[in-house]
Amino acid sequence: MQSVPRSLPNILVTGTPGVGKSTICKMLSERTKFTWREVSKLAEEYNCLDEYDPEYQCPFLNEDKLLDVMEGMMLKGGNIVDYHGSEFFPERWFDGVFVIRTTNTTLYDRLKERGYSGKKLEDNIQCEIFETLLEEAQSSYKPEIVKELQNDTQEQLLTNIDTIVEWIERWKESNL
Ligand SMILES: Nc1ncnc2c1ncn2[C@@H]1O[C@H](COP(=O)(O)OP(=O)(O)O)[C@@H](O)[C@H]1O
Repeated sequence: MQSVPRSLPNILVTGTPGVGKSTICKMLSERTKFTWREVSKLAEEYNCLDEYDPEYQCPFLNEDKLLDVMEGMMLKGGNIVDYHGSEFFPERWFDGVFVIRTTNTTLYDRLKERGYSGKKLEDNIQCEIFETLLEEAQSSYKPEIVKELQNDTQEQLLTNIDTIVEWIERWKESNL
């Protein structure tokens, strides 16, 4: 499909579960009035989940169906998409991709607190150690639009919000 010029950028916030995507997206959407698109919630709401994966204790995502649902939402810009993956979205959807990172110990504590254990906990920690989501973003989008943000502390959280807000302002100025 032909890409349409947008008056506002679309942003993807990605990273391993537990790094702080939802926290960042919620604060960012309140501050910018952009629409927070939680992919997991959209998938549930629009019945884009297939049968249950017993290994990962979550349902399989029907990616094609989800992309059809999201296509219209992305046209006008002003979206903050929140998902622990980036490669199956069309590259043209996003102007900025922010990969949220934490130290392994921080992530371990957060996921334990969330009730993760066993293979699910280990796989997510490995995912962060091996920078899987960072590599996925870097191989799916132009390097100049992919930015890594460290998010272990409250102070970093506030800095990260400011960084993305400033990025949006710069985008708007150069796309008037
Ligand atoms: N910068 C931060 N400093 C401290 N705690 C944080 C920070 N960012 C997120 N958290 C906490 O970490 C947990 C996981 O955050 P969440 O936003 O749900 O992650 P994700 O959406 O990536 O799974 C939550 O309890 C949240 O309050």
